[in-house]
Amino acid sequence: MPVHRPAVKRFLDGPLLAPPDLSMVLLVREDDDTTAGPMPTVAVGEIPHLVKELSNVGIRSVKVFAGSRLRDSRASQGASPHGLMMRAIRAAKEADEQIAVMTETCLCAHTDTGECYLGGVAGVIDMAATAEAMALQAVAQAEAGADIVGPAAMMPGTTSAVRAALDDSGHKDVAIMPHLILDSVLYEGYRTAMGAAPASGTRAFQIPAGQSDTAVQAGVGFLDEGADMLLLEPAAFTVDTLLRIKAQRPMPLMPFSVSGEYLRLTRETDDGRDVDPLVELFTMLKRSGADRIITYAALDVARSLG
Ligand SMILES: NCc1[nH]cc(CCC(=O)O)c1CC(=O)O
Ligand SMILES: [Zn+2]
Repeated sequence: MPVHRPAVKRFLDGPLLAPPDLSMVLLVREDDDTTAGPMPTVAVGEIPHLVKELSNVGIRSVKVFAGSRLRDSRASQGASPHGLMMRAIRAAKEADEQIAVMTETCLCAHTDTGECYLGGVAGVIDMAATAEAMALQAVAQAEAGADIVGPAAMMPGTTSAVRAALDDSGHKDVAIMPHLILDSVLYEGYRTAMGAAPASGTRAFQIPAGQSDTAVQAGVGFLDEGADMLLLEPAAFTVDTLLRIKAQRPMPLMPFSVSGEYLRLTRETDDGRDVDPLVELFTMLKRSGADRIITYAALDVARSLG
């Protein structure tokens, strides 16, 4: 087939990637927080303007991360109705009721250890208390207006606990998208930005990169617990897992292009941010069957697709 002819090439190529494919990551900070970190952050007060900008370019969703100033052994501030996460959700929804607000539901930005679970560094992991704390957080997020909550501790039992708590509190229509996380060096920028580095040095429940069956099994396990869709991270290194889960269980699958991908595959130029390598990555993800893509560069990518 003479596909090298420019007109034929252009005809067959078509735009595979479009703004509605993208969800914009928001790392939310308090309005008076001026600390400079490795990742772009957004102050709560800036959310309404940003959400309108996102809507204007055709982006239909945000994925919100927010930590607590006060951290303790129970991650108690994570479920506060006045917490940063809940204020961020309300700000996004007030700016545009139509925007799908997805949250991270986890303990690491609320515990004094930076661990995703309760129980302390040397102590035994308290799975029941962790599931309970995450369920409380999910309900608080739903009350604030979240559409999709995202258990991210990679702990079995947390998705079913979140589902039960949402159902019992009148939030049957709030969806759950657990994070399916492979161990990676690419989370460093995020952990620094959020002050959520684990005191133990590792994330006990994340899956070692060499274990392909374990990754598939964990994802299917979350679906069996009642997940409506799955987030896979890092986006670039979980494509095999995505393909295998998709073949087994056709559910919406969303790669999350994490901080390290953003930091290493984009760069600042004289006229804005060059995100071309991410456009290539996301195009490959769409070819591979990704339903949506969650990225810190959603706005820049949408604009570059212009
Ligand atoms: N709590 C799990 C979680 N939520 C977000 C990220 C990383 C996101 C990124 O790097 O952009 C992680 C992984 C981790 O901290 O180990
Ligand atoms: Zn966590």
